[in-house]
Amino acid sequence: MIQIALTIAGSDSGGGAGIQADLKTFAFHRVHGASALTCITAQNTLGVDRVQALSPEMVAAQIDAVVGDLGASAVKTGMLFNREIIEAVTDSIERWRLTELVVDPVMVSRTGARLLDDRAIASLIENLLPLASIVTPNRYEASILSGIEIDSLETMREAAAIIHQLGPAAVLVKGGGLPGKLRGVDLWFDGQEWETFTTKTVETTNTHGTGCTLSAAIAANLALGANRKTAVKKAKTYVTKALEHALAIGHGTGPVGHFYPLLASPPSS
Ligand SMILES: Nc1ncnc2c1ncn2[C@@H]1O[C@H](COP(=O)(O)OP(=O)(O)OP(=O)(O)O)[C@@H](O)[C@H]1O
Ligand SMILES: Cc1ncc(CO)c(N)n1
Repeated sequence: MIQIALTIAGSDSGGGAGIQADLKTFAFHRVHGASALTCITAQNTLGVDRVQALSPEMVAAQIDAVVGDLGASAVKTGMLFNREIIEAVTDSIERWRLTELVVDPVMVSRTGARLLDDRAIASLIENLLPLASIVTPNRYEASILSGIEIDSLETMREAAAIIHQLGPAAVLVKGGGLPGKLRGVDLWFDGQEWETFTTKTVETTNTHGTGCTLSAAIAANLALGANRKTAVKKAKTYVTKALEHALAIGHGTGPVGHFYPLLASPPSS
């Protein structure tokens, strides 16, 4: 039986991050991907030019349509953009009792564009984080959520402990934005166990969408029945492979190669 995963996130017109990255990641994992769009970004490898949010009612209606008919074995949230959308999403998740929830607390793009307004951060912390099975902040997001400047494994640890107190079952602080060897190191804390997930650092500047891809791959593995830690471990292996086959397209930061095994052998006509 095919499993179903739902992503609640924004559209990246350039196809590297957001909903587009999530659906490719779900498909790679042979999970049926459903989506609830929160906003549309006019975006490419150089940055975000414009954002238009959908109404919170429209976001909730998409979640209702998907979950009411198909169900969802796992859910991930990405770019939620404003407080009203976060409240609608939180409400829907509670109403439908969606329990395997990966929250990627997307706040800024790699190129510095704001993807979450300031009023929304308090709502994310108060309403959404307590519902999360796993929250996956990058260095910058972990700093905002914890109030700690992050520049080492020790400070990642301090931040993870503080973020765990905000209510998610587990925290994964990602090292992608850190210098040197820490770039491939993510730190896990679930209130009891600490674990460092380490892969080699991939030398590429084409890293657009790594965070979206990781959280979608975690959700896909959860939908397939993996336990939370195993889902993270498998997702990290996938992101590393996709980074190794990142696409040098566009004039800025290219996307990861979601379908890397297929890139080696184009379809025959
Ligand atoms: N150069 C790299 N080599 C190996 N792993 C990396 C590299 N860059 C990022 N990663 C991994 O990719 C995943 C995503 O982390 P990252 O910190 O880049 O997320 P992010 O900033 O939310 O991404 P984005 O906002 O671009 O989608 C993590 O597992 C991280 O360790
Ligand atoms: C739509 C969207 N979601 C998430 C990110 C973060 O990478 C992005 N750049 N765009």
